Amino acid sequence: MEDTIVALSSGALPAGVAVVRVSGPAARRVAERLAGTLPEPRRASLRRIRDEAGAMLDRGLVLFFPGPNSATGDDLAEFHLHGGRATVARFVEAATSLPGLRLAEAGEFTRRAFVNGRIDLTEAEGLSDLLAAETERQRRAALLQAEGGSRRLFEDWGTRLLHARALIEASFDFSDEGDVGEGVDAGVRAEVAVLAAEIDAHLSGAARGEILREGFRVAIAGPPNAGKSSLLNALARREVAIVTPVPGTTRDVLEVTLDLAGLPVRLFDTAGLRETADPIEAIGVKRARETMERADLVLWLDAADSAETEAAAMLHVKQSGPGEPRPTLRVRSKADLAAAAPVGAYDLAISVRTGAGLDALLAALAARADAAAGAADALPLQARHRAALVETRRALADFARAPDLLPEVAAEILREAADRLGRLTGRTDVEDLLGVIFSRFCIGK
Ligand SMILES: Nc1nc2c(c(=O)[nH]1)N(C=O)[C@@H](CNc1ccc(C(=O)N[C@@H](CCC(=O)O)C(=O)O)cc1)CN2
Ligand SMILES: Nc1nc2c(ncn2[C@@H]2O[C@H](COP(=O)(O)OP(=O)(O)OP(=O)(O)O)[C@@H](O)[C@H]2O)c(=O)[nH]1
Ligand SMILES: [Mg+2]
Repeated sequence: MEDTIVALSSGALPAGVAVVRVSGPAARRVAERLAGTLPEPRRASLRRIRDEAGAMLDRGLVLFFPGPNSATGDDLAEFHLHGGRATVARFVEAATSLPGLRLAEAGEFTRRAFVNGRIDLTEAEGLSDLLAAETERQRRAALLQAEGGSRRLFEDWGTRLLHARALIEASFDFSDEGDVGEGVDAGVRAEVAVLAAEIDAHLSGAARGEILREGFRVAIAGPPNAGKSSLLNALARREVAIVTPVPGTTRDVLEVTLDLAGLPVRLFDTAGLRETADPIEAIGVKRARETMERADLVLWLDAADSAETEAAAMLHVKQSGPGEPRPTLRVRSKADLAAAAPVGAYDLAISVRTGAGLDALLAALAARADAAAGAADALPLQARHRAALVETRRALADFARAPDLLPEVAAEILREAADRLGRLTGRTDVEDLLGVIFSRFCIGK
């Protein structure tokens, strides 16, 4: 028989209340043993909780969810205990001393929900992202997926592939002997083409999905002493970076994540760019250039009292790497030093000393991140999804490329495409994927 698992499902202790869940065939027996009698299914009731020897352990709320109508699909009991470390430790010890019970592994409750068909893989991934979500947009996207948004989309595509295949197979199953080889019906071809276009449209959102997930990367760059580290500290509202009047202070790349317009915006403070004989600073400059190359946006700072001209500034940006010059926001820093500083060549003027221009800068960053992340309520696209969709798409391209495909071959190609798609929701060949997905959870989820 399947093990019954137990774990603390709520957060770090001590806490006001700790929720411990017990799921599996022994859940009912265990709950009766520890709580005396069980409340009505799905109703909370206050109970004295006793340990395996009958000594009082705590007084807490108990719930029982008979399978399959539970979060895991198995019988599931919840104990809402006082959230002290010793209370929870004693409870878990008492529970695991009973036969058939063991501690849950990371993600095991969710894994059981998947195995029992309560959720599919994309919903499990959505739950994982929901727990990890730190900004509003991340939360909304994760919830959309946890609630079956991606599952419905992929299932719809799968159904349509199945339908197309069935039509093709019917053409050779029921045709007269020797009648095969007429090629695939134009109507079926057209339907598959529409499907392929929908997958392409979804794939084109991959870069946006990555920004939602990995954050919008902003490299703060410029000549030494431009006030880059001062700006990072001001935006982070803490002393993250060392600031001194000495040019060449920063060497390592320092990172701070802001939540702007519900999106994670990652600011990287970098070493001032210049030719240098100092080997340590040279490494810093190299890292600065690499950071600029990978950035979604370069925030180029020039101090108002510096001799740096716009042309020189742009030269630095261009020289930053072999690839495309990165989108750049040119900022005149230390604006307090030159009241009538020429702003024309710059997008913005700021002064960390007076705070002038910082709100405008934040608004500009938020607008850039928002534009890059695209439609607010689009379904998220994860790397695993992208890979499977690219493979599905490749099969559909094979299908489209040969208009005179034998129906048997055409049907086989569609079967393969559907198979790739099926991996997304977890209906085919997924054992190897399970560990990857569920191990990302914490214990008790
Ligand atoms: N106390 C507590 N809160 C929690 C959870 C939990 O496990 N325990 N959850 C943990 O993730 C989330 C809620 N997830 C749940 C998912 C399904 C069912 C459930 O009983 N489903 C049944 C009945 C549905 C109904 O009554 O409408 C079913 O689907 O058949 C319960 C919780 C968030 N809050
Ligand atoms: N007047 C004025 N001084 C500033 C302003 N911002 C920074 N400074 C000063 O400029 C000097 C250099 O500041 P940093 O933030 O270390 O400059 P940086 O660009 O990080 O310099 P490196 O790390 O050496 O490349 C420090 O003395 C700061 O106090 C500002 O807005 N106005
Ligand atoms: Mg610095």
